[in-house]
Amino acid sequence: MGTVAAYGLRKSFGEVQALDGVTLEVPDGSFFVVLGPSGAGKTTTLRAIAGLEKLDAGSVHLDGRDATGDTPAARDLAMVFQSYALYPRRTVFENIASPLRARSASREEITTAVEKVSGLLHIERLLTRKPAQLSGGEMQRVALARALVRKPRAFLMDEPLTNLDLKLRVEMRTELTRIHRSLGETFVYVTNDQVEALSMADQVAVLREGTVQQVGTPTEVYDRPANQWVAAFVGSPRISLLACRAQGDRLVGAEGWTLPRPRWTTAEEGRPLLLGLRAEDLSVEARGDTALTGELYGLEPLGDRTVVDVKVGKEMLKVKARPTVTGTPGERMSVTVDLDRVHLFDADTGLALSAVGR
Ligand SMILES: Nc1ncnc2c1ncn2[C@@H]1O[C@H](COP(=O)(O)OP(=O)(O)OP(=O)(O)O)[C@@H](O)[C@H]1O
Repeated sequence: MGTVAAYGLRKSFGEVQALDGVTLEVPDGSFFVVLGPSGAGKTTTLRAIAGLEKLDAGSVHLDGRDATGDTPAARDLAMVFQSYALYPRRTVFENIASPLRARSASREEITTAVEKVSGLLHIERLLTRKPAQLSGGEMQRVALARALVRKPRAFLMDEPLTNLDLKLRVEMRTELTRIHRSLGETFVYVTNDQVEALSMADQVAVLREGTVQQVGTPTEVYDRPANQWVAAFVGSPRISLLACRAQGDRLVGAEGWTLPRPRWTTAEEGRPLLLGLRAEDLSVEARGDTALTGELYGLEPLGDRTVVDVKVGKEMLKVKARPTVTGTPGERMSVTVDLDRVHLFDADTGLALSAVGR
């Protein structure tokens, strides 16, 4: 078993309210990602679960049992940090074996376990080397192997891929997903990188200023963000948000545009709203009456696609377009909106409008 739950975690450091009532329930065997910007309270949450942080309020339950008063060791959780913290004078084998040696495992037990985990991480050929003879990616694998070698209740990982270069990070994302699948253990993984979160997680908890904004599958968080902040934080390029109001069967923009009102909209007439449009749900090819007109502001070629910035009045739309798109800044441009994919938020509360039957 490896369920991890935190209820109403509160922690302040002087003036800073790092955690303001964080509740998370991590199912056994899941890859659970805590995603949030710098300072959101991710590390503090993880440290609180591990028993390394004294809480002002709240409780931590492991396998359904209240473990709030337990020492870190008694919680039986393995932590993996962004710094590798390997023993420089020991070989890779000895580094990986260290948690087992600390528990006085037999030599045979140690050899079997180290061989198994190094096979899983493809580092068999590194076992006799010292950390100084390893690349950053190899060191990360060794640190991971050291955490995986014993069978803790769950793994807590704090941005373990941050120090790797982009290519290695992408590789390790795939590796971690594979390792998780083959082990079937519980991973609680902290990151500020939404691509990591969306690509690896079974469940994502989005954290902001010590509060959980939304918990859901990557698809839920991306396609049905609970509020305007989550919509803007998750997704690249950033979602475009346009001020508007519902009027009869139309949405009327503050910048003078109008669009058919999506059928599912529950907003009361005239209430200030924000229309959320993701770049991939917009197109620079004009079709029908679902278009917004603006002027081309700039093109951002990204190789496989180009992001087109279109200014509608004072507001900016970001549109994902084919790499062959061309245009001169200042020229008029029509942007087609996929009305089935738009998001609407209450402009005052920031909350997503309920989308019954969507
Ligand atoms: N030991 C500490 N003393 C004082 N303030 C702290 C301490 N630890 C964390 N904080 C503050 O608490 C808030 C949350 O910090 P935390 O490290 O949990 O955020 P984070 O989401 O992990 O950020 P990052 O992605 O930058 O690591 C921040 O404002 C941070 O400055």
